[in-house]
Amino acid sequence: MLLRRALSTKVRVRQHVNPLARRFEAAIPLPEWTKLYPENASTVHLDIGCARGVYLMELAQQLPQQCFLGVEIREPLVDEALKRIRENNVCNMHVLHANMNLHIDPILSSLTTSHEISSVSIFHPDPWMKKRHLKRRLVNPAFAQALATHLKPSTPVYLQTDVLELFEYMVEVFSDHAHIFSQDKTPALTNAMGLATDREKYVVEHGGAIYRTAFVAK
Ligand SMILES: C[S@@+](CC[C@H](N)C(=O)[O-])C[C@H]1O[C@@H](n2cnc3c(N)ncnc32)[C@H](O)[C@@H]1O
Repeated sequence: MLLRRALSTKVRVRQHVNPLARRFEAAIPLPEWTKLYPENASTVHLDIGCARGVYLMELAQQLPQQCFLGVEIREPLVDEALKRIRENNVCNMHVLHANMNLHIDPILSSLTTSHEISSVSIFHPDPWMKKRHLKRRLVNPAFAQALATHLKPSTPVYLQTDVLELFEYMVEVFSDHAHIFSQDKTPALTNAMGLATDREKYVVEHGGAIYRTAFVAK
């Protein structure tokens, strides 16, 4: 009993963190991208809110010609992902500890000086359902605006969630930016990256529905 409690304490990571908390306001150190990725790499797929990055690493292993950047606000998960990347000698993927509501501009400005963002995924962002918490949602008008600034025309942004209300909200936010994003109305029946995320696997196993769409930068 005591052992079980000790183990569960050791691996426990906070489920949700408030991205508006003051501790996330500090500037973050930015990596030297050209040193992170193979020399000949020119494009990067960006996955925002990658958690432990398990599915992202599987993708990186399946697609060695493509580079991947996961961004995650919870530091212990980033440490875990980086350890796994090192242990598996994966050289086309990196995970950055950052708050994409605050750090999106410096990160993408610096990344796009050396690499083009080929696609973006936002899979199962935290739903923040209480009215007073809506402002904590990752996807919001300022985020959509900032993201568009750094994407070349035709870059797809894949959205996916198991929360219908959040799905409708994200579609509304991107649709409200019709001058910079257009919705790809092709029915998206499976994960756009071809591999289920960790949250997606859990939802499907429990009989839940997944809502997906894509917006394309103009
Ligand atoms: C529900 S999990 C989904 C993880 C993964 N995308 C999946 O589908 O399995 C959402 C993740 O987004 C992260 N997150 C939430 N707000 C964020 C922010 N502002 N910047 C970066 N990551 C964030 C959370 O810490 C969490 O790990």
